[in-house]
Amino acid sequence: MKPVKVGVLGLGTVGGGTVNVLKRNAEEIARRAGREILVSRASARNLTQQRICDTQGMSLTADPFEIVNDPDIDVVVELIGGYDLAKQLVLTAIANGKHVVTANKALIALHGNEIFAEAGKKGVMVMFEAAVAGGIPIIKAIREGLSGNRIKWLAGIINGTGNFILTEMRDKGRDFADVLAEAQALGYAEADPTFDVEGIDAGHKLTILASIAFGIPLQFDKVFTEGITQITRADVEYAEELGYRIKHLGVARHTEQGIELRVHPTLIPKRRLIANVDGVMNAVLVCGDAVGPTLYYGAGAGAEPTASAVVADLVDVVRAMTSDPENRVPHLAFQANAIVDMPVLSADDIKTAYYLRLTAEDKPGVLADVTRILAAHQISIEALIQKEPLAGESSVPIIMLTQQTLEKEMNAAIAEIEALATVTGKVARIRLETLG
Ligand SMILES: NC(=O)C1=CN([C@@H]2O[C@H](COP(=O)(O)OP(=O)(O)OC[C@H]3O[C@@H](n4cnc5c(N)ncnc54)[C@H](O)[C@@H]3O)[C@@H](O)[C@H]2O)C=CC1
Ligand SMILES: N[C@@H](CC=O)C(=O)O
Ligand code: NA
Repeated sequence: MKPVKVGVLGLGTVGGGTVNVLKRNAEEIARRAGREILVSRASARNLTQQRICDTQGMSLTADPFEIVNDPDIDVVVELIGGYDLAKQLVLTAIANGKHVVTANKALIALHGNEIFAEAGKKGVMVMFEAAVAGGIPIIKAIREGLSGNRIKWLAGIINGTGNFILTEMRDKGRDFADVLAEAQALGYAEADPTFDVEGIDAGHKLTILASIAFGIPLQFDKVFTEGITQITRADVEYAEELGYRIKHLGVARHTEQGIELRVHPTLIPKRRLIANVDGVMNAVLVCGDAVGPTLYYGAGAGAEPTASAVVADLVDVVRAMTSDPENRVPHLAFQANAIVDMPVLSADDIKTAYYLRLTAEDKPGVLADVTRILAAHQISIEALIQKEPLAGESSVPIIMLTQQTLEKEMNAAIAEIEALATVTGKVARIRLETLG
């Protein structure tokens, strides 16, 4: 049988890794797919640049449209990143009847509804396993492995760069900027690393996970997003003292009131497996009504772990390309005509427990004022630590864990606490999940 001809757009970290894995494992991959998978063309912005892969045997072009319009190409692999150009290229490939594999979560989270609709009309597949949690086959697990369940909730460490930064800061006391620079050099970070550290990348991935878990449209604009830039060393240490780790988590939960979609730093009990997922590793907990909690772990970024997912998608495409499009696994796990637009809760209506840290004057009555405000907002305190004042200072750090409360009650209470004359500066707040 003739080889399947693949055109790769972008030969950076993931593009280079994909070419390397396809070449190195060509025989094994062909045994699985039933046909040889050949990268016959690739596009790169700079044709003479040194890269991590060997481009022998491929025809290179600086114009990616040549590839998506080439009748000889069966599958387009989009690894350029970004929204606009990537969207044009993917839609053109689809219009030309080509299947698409992409690692681009920004593209899928923002334009996936339109892309899948177009793909449906043309009967082609758009695969995106590499877009969430890198090498972990989490899309496949939820879309196929858990298809007998009603998914109740999922929670994941879904940004490798962010987890790498938090781990290095905690274990080695390294500076934020220094670790971020290393993550960029290792090829983990997005082209714009604010996507990693401000939670935008995790928000894109959560959008995709929630859609395939609950059968809702992709709606990135509804995700509550907070990054890791405000986490201090002191918070990491106090959390440890209380038996918790701080992880950047994406959480999607199906509640009676609506769907929760949120990405933020989170205290997790140290005894949970997911609290011990360090470095560039990712992990996703998915709880189904039949199966209960399940956990998926693996490298969330990097050339070959991500290539592993891209190549697995290519194998799936090759296996299914001659099948009836109606009988393929639906893009968003639910049949396209069965996607239901359920309400997504606003940040104000989300209920979580909290870690609070404030700095107050070391005087009688201050703590009573703080606890009175919390009680007035029906917020119960679960644990409280008052530290000794630092040498030469009259104020003390107070750390509290609260029981679950509505975000709007917590916002109001924090505003009142910050207005107390005896409290200095802002109250630091980090959400807490027991994930039990
Ligand atoms: N790096 C990682 O660990 C992971 C990345 N991803 C996603 O994979 C995609 C690619 O990311 P990386 O490989 O890390 O980025 P990268 O920056 O290493 O590679 C992108 C490549 O595309 C090329 N490119 C840009 N514009 C082009 C154009 N007009 N024509 C041809 N080539 C062009 C760039 O020159 C660059 O070589 C992104 O969507 C990213 O979010 C997904 C999972 C993990
Ligand atoms: N920048 C991303 C890359 C993988 O999706 C990350 O760090 O997780
Ligand atoms: Na994946």
